[in-house]
Amino acid sequence: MSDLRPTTAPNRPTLLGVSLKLYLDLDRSAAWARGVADVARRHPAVADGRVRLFALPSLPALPAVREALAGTRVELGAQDLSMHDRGAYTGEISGADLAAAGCRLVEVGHVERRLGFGEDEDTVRAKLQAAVRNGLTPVLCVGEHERVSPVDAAAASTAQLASALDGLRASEPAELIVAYEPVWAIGMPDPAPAEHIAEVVAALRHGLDGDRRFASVSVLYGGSAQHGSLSALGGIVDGLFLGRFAHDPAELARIVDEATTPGN
Ligand SMILES: O=C(CO)COP(=O)(O)O
Repeated sequence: MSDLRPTTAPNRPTLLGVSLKLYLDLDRSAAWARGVADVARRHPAVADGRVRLFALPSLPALPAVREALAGTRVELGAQDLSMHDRGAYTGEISGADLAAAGCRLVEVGHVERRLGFGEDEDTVRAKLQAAVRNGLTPVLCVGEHERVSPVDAAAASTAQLASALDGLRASEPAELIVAYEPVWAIGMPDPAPAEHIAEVVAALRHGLDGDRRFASVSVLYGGSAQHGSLSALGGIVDGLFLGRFAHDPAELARIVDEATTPGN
């Protein structure tokens, strides 16, 4: 079992990302964003950059969420993009258009797309390249599907990471956010155990060590992440990738408070 000593640099910001998935309709997405804007304005740690927030609403909610977050430091992103930028691709979403619409980040490779929409490793790789090509920071999701030992989970997750990054050529060193999301822990009452997360995150960091394509790499934990997760993880991760447990802005505010507690 690996120990739980912090592996993040002490002065790095804590990164808290929230995906709304398809849970909230347009009105509720906008109301949520107004609540998050309020948290960002009120909270000194967000204002001074110790906590970095990003929000990934559903696509039709992007304009309203962007408007609600205007003037705050909350970064905007999308949950998916096309591997294509332009052409005869009916229904696809160009990364170039996402960037022009105010997105800074885009999620790639979430298991709900891998399994639910048949996105294989080639698709994930092409989408990651499209993100970087368009100056969007990929939030690359990796994680084992079944509950296996931490060693096997690390092997599965690092293989997904290597496959997604294979062949990537970044003209400018890009930012990369990796979200470790064990599939068996998504949509549950509780996150995966801290020792399990620690071992996989250490392996992911090792896989990214010295990768010159990236100016900065952050590794987040997602999968029923909630208030209490940062304290349990004690600085092992750079932050959390949140779902349901941040769909109430008051809960997100509690997690921001937790992020500024010494030791987290
Ligand atoms: O998949 C997730 C974030 O992308 C996690 O969702 P939940 O926190 O709702 O399990």
